[in-house]
Amino acid sequence: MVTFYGKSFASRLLIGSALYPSPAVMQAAIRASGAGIVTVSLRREAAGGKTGDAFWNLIRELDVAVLPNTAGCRSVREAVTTAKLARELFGTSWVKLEVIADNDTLQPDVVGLVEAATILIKDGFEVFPYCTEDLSVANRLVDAGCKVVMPWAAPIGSAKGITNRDALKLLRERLPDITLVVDAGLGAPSHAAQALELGYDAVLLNTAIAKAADPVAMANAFRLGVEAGRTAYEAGLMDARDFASPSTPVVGTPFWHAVS
Ligand SMILES: CC(=O)[C@@H](O)[C@H](O)COP(=O)(O)O
Repeated sequence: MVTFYGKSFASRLLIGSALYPSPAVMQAAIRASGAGIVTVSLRREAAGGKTGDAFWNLIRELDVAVLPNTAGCRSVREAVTTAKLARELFGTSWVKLEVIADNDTLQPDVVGLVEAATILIKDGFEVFPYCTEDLSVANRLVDAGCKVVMPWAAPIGSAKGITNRDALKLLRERLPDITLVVDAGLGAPSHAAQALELGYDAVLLNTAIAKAADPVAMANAFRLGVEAGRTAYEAGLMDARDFASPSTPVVGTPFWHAVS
């Protein structure tokens, strides 16, 4: 089980609700992923009248926790306003906080992010901040009151996978009590498995499933990848080493210790 702000979930996969070829495929893919948390853009939900209502009904039918996000917000003010609207609309104090700095890379504005998180937490929000893998930024977010921190693997929608493994590893080591989620840029189930193998509590992804040739099958593959990564982490991965060590003994027993 993984816990977010006191609520426990069996699945360690959080999934996005955008870019699917059809509403039916979106529902089937989310179900196949096993995710218990779905992130929803306020802009899409509020996009207008019947479209917004129909989309919201589809999400409701899934019986999952909703994590509204501030996707597309480019300033602290815009993100805070969007979070407040989302709280009204979705009836939750959870918010996935995005403050975007750059149109090409969709890189988070980490200064604005800390500022917006501080404002929202003081107002009673439980914030899931989308950030870079920088330790000092993560520390600032924790100091502001974030119990969850979500560093990127790579830019949103890039499918590159984990580009700075050492920095993500350091975050895990330095923030043992924080729920850490790798969010954005994952392209394959093996990328998700790597995040879980590093000890990350969960992953959040959207594009790699929604844009797959078969999103439902890919959602299932990511579910398995996440389960494999977590199982490996709990099993205790051996450390990599710079020298060879024969795995087949030439003499003696095939076991690592002698049987008396
Ligand atoms: C849905 C959502 O919140 C995205 O902004 C998220 O960051 C996932 O990124 P990918 O689409 O790269 O998986």
